Amino acid sequence: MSQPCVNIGMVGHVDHGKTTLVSALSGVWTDTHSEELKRGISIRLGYADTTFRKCPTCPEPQCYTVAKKCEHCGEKTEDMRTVSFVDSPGHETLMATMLSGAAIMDGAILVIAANEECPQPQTKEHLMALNIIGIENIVIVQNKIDLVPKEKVIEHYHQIKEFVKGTVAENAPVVPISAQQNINIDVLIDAMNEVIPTPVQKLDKPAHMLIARSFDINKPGKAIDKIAGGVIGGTLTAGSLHPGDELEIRPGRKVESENVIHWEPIFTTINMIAAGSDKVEEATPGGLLALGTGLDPSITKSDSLTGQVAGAPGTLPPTHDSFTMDLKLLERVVGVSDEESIGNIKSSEPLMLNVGTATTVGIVTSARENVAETKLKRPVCAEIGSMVAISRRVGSRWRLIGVGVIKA
Ligand SMILES: Nc1nc2c(ncn2[C@@H]2O[C@H](COP(=O)(O)OP(=O)(O)OP(=O)(O)O)[C@@H](O)[C@H]2O)c(=O)[nH]1
Repeated sequence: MSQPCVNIGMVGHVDHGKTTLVSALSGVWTDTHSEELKRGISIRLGYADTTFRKCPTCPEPQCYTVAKKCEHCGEKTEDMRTVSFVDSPGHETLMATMLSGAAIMDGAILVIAANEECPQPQTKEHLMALNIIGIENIVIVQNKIDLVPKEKVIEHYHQIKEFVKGTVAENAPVVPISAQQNINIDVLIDAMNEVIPTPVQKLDKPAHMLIARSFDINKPGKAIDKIAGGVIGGTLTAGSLHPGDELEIRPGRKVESENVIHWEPIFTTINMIAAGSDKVEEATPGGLLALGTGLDPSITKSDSLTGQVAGAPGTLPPTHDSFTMDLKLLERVVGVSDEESIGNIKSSEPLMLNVGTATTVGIVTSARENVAETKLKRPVCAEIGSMVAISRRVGSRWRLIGVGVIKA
């Protein structure tokens, strides 16, 4: 059985140091795409898996390492726990990607740069998103402390505490670090271990996996480089998977016949499972997985299955091309400089909806004060009762305005 694993998200304003921190924590540079290198920002979700280890004999109180031998005394280290980091983009135009990443996070590290005023617009919007999605296990990182004098770090700490008052992160620890200079990373690992537990594994249920990435070639790790078929990456919310298991993927494939479009589930078989860079014989909830499948790579390339759900055939939630939601709207549109109040949702209004790892646009077909019916441009596979993050177009951007719950 694979080792229980926890998915920890990196969220925060653009350039505050999320990707640098993932590298400092894991010793692994996250998956970087050519477009990202060109633009200098994270565009898609990055994954990095690491096993934190501890030296059994070393007198250092916080002698964490990712190495199998202690750097101080050479002793063989003991595994503590495996963490998958989900590195989400901070740029305001990529909120949908951040939200789809949030769906697979068991907890989050909110990265705030100490050399900028707090809060920055996306810091606010991302914290609100964690609030809405219900991620309660949060550690706040005050990064780039190497760039500012100590008094400024203290002043900035008070800004953070003021900002998180009354939110889900009110009691979250604030850890001052420098991801680039490797300062206080041990203290952060301690805080992370304390605040973000490994989730309980729901093994007695049918296997359901939220797909966060899909590839035509190996990206997530070396263990799957011999796979011929398409690869899907994501996290299991329940159940277990093994090589050889049958898989159903929903909504599946778009089929057009006689001008009518419908979606057909895709069926395939698992060839190989990779958790981090290890090939495993069993995948369980928690942690990020890559499944090598019998699918033609053209079906999985360029994240084309992102947002879909994979699992044991016949057990997946229904596919919806429209749904009704109970609404809980925020008071103000966060992330804009002069925050405007949120009026009611109106008929014909387009909304961006994030359900699990899926992003779709829904046109409102009817709206009452706390309920809205939407027709979806792209169907989603989701349980009744699932949470939907709702964004509205404000100017040229989608802004988070609230949450909905899918009704029967
Ligand atoms: N001085 C200093 N620079 C840092 C630190 N952490 C990150 N940086 C720099 O800040 C810049 C942005 O870092 P990234 O890690 O790419 O930021 P990000 O939050 O992942 O950015 P997006 O994913 O695009 O939102 C890079 O030039 C880093 O080298 C730090 O602790 N100190």
